[in-house]
Amino acid sequence: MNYRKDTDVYKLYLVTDSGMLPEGTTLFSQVEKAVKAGITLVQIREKDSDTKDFIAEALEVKKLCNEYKVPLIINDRIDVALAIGADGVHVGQDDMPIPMVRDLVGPDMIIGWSVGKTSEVQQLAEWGPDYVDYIGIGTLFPTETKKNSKKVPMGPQGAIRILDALQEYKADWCRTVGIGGLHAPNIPRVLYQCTSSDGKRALDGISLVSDIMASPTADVATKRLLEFLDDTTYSYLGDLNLQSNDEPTSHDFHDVLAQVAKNRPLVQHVTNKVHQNFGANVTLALGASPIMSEIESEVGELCRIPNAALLLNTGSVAPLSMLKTAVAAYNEVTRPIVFDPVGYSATTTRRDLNDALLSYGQYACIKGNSGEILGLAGLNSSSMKGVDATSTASDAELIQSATRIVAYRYKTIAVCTGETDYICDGTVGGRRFISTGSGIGPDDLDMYYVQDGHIPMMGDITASGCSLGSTIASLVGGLGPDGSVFNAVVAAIVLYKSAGRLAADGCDGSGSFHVRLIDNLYKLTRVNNPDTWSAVLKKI
Ligand SMILES: Cc1nc(C(=O)O)sc1CCOP(=O)(O)O
Ligand SMILES: C=C1C=NC(C(F)(F)F)=NC1=N
Ligand SMILES: [Mg+2]
Repeated sequence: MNYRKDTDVYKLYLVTDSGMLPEGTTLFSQVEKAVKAGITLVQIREKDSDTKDFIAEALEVKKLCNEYKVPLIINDRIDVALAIGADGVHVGQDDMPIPMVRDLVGPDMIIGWSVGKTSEVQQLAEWGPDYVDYIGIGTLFPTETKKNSKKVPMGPQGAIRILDALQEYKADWCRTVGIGGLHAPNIPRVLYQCTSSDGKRALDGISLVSDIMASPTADVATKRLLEFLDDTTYSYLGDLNLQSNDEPTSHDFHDVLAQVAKNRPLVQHVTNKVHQNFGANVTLALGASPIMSEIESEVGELCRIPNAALLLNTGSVAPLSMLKTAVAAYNEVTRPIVFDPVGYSATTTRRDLNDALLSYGQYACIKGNSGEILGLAGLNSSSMKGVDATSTASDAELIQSATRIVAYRYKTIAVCTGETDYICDGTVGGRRFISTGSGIGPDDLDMYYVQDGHIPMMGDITASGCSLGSTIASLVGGLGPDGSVFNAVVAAIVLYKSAGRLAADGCDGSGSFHVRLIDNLYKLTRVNNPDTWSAVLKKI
């Protein structure tokens, strides 16, 4: 049977490991359960077996796979693959070079390659379609399974870079699976975020070891994973509406505020010390209920309070483990998280912290200033190479494309704040994909801006940007079922800028501006007549 041209075998790819078998199971019994439950591809990966045992085991599994018409791949051991008539081989970067492998195994066997760098994609593209048939993109997350792996987890963003490279080098014959630390909590997010920037390619499947091999119920684990793969939406915000079609109106803003007043959302702030007091007062002025808590053990209770929302501002000094726990908790109960990557590219420490959090969670909104958004999009001067740094694009155009890129790559509502605030919705309605993407790229996304003249005083007070985060979290958190997340984010920005304008006109200095900003948020919220708001919303 020649599976080489089969492209739908990569959906759920089991890689075996006999070092983690639960009591009373064998490698064969685990594989048998998984194959019967619908696994689409099997790889025997035995780093420590003697050849004789390896061959005996592989022959037994081959017989099973033949019966269920599931292709069998052998990891690394070309000789064993040939000896047992396997359907393919998988080799890593440090194993036999690909051209040699193809010469040995002939034209009918599948060849898989472990890939973690775009230079490796360039290489496979140069070899052309007769060599590498699929790649394992990894390691996505930390894994205990691959011993002493020197690989730094690349996260969904790393996988996007590999998918983009496949498109760039036109390796359209090459299939892809993600691998490394894949489990129920992160698989939907990986399938949701990992699409190429031209929208034409997504992962063809996922590959895992411990989720099945270490499971006492390998059939149940397999069936659950298949359900995940067959679902087409990632409902990380429960019953909230992720479709942003029409341009939000003042009627929509009125509706958002009415829901805040009715639902009085709890907004948990994990934020920097300077922002805590002001953020709490802004949240109260909006009719929402703030809690400033960084206690890891209570986040599980807080996120379950009705209409809870999390504002994660990484200026906070809370330990990374607490931040990860908070993100996982709010994602688990599908409650919104607003992420403010403070000082994203200012220091390596901050960049690593922000990148880690961004790869561990799904965010309703990512809000930053232009430096942070440009950094996130990889468009800031430090990451721009050579001639690009003096690109002719105006600052506004650069900021808009950065906002689009952040919205697209993180599948979030990206907000870039400044004198003009830019908003771009990259959620594609929560739809997630296998093999082909949404067909939408960053440039196809809607982009809006909000303006209300020059308010220099905004920059003269602490935590004005951070407190826009409090405002967004309050309005999104207050939404009732089917509430529009996009409308709530836009409402927050128009409201906040309008209050800033009123606060600036007539203040005596930054002190009274501070107080007047809260006063005007308080008044505009309670009057709730957005037709009077001065800030202008425009679709670009
Ligand atoms: C076999 C393998 N290859 C990886 C790579 O990054 O190339 S990670 C990995 C182990 C994946 O095991 P688990 O699903 O238990 O995390
Ligand atoms: C190291 C590996 C990386 N990826 C894969 C696969 F997922 F199958 F592509 N298998 C491996 N053995
Ligand atoms: Mg900020």
